[in-house]
Amino acid sequence: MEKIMEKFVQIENVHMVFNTRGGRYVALDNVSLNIRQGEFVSIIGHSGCGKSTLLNLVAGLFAPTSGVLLANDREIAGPGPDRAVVFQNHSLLPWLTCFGNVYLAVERVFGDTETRADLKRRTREALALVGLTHAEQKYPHEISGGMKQRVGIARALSMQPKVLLLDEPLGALDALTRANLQDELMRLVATVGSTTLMVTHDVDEAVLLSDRIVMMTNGPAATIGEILEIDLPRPRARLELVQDAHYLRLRGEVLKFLYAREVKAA
Ligand SMILES: Nc1ncnc2c1ncn2[C@@H]1O[C@H](COP(=O)(O)OP(=O)(O)OP(=O)(O)O)[C@@H](O)[C@H]1O
Repeated sequence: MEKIMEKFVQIENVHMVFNTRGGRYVALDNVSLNIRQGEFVSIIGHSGCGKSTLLNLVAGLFAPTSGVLLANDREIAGPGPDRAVVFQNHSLLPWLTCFGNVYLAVERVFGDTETRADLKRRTREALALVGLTHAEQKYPHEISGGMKQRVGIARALSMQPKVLLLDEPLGALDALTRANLQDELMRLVATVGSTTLMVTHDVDEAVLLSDRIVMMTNGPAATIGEILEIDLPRPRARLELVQDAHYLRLRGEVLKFLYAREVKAA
């Protein structure tokens, strides 16, 4: 059996300074974090603390001002198909069907080495994974917000990324759709076993899905305040957890950090 890498994603002494019109803005100060292969890590913290910045650094969309980031022992020097991102706003191309949107990503990653039949099979499989076979030929404007996010997740998974980066993927959805997609995401991640880093504002979402929750201090110069191990057994069932004393304790720890330790002025 393949050995699980303890440091599949390495973030070492990362500082991020933005040059803004108002001067230098220190967004992140000395952030270090290792993520194990197959681990699900959430980042939580008040608005503006630098969660997306950290995720974008792992995505390779920004380069750190200092420090180093590695994925699978290779320095992250830019975006790559080994790290797929799902954003809060679906970012689907409106002139392509659901099938077309996923196919485009599949073609970019596997187009040089696989036949068109293989690429189509991969596309269909990814859409089936998120339960959207029936909507393959629909355009983004013809489907609901939850379905669009599912296409985004299918597109990300279709690339078989080593690391899945989720930037509040369910943030724009109503509570019920959100709960359904959380359950689906939990199932998908268990099936594909991807290493996942997710930004969220939702404490219950973080506890339900994560192996660890990284809690960030407020900016400027935000850093990791605490890391909470979520040692709830899997598979996890939402309805059972809401009555589980340990779940409630863990949830309380995150709330305490956010609303007692890192109080944010409105
Ligand atoms: N490209 C940029 N140029 C200048 N400043 C930036 C840039 N990107 C982010 N920032 C600043 O860095 C800080 C962190 O932003 P970031 O978007 O990472 O926060 P966040 O925790 O994800 O916020 P939210 O929860 O509201 O999405 C903010 O003060 C933001 O204004």
